[in-house]
Amino acid sequence: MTPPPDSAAAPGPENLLAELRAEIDALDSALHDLVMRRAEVVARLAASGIKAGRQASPLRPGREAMILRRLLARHHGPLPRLALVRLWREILAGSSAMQGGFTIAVPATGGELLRLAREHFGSPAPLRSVETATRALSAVTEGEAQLAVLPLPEEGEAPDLAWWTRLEVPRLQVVARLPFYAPKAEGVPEALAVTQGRADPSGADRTLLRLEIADDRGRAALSAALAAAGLPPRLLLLHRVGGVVLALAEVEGMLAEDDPRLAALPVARAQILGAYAAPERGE
Ligand SMILES: O=C(O)C(=O)C[C@]1(C(=O)O)C=C[C@@H](O)C=C1
Repeated sequence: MTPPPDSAAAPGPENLLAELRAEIDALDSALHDLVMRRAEVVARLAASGIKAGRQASPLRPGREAMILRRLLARHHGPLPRLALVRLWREILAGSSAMQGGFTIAVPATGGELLRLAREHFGSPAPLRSVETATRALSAVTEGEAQLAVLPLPEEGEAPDLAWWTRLEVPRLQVVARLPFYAPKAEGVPEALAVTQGRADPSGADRTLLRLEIADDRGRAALSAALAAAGLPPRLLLLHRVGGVVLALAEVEGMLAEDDPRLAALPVARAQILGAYAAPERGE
């Protein structure tokens, strides 16, 4: 007696597993082909010499942010967005390594910094652990490292930890805020990356300003003055040491040195410490 067509078509659990795995294998091959093709295009870009001599490293954080934002915007389905970002971070790290790569100096003082650097810049990037943030910055100045990953400044930090107060701009500049993507908005450990040269624009950027305050009227007054000049701060830290008052402000956009809003600020001096792609937060 011939079985009914339905039961003949229904695969047993073993068959189903084999079938799904065969489908996964075929997709892995297709993905791998595309990843290899992508690397060939990056190799052509590198061989063209078009980027030579423009920056200390092949890293273009603004371009990377644009790539990730575009993919996050079209992403759907069950794969977590974090997994998508991690995949591409490794691809981008591989592309940078193909172009000579870069060494990253990370101070041993911040426990999360090594992890943040590894997750953002991927497995191929050599990480060099150094004693302090100051040492990490001098490693970049002296060309021993092309990038320093440093703690995001905090209100009330000790003067020796406040590396941003001593950052030698415009030679060194902040070019990235890590992590670029995090599924939650609150309680995410963060870091800043510093290099020689400036970041390329990503289309949605923020600028870090160091302000020397001659007339210290407190944080609320400074925040209001920034807002009145058209630069409402997203982050504002005050650092008072030995009669000198410095402020660190993060504002929207990628500002140029001659931005008239900087000249309008009631401060003794306003300096750009760098700019970076606005990080993406939330599922
Ligand atoms: O667009 C570039 O400049 C590249 O080098 C390519 C690429 C990429 O793989 O897409 C690699 C590294 C850069 O940080 C940005 C992008």
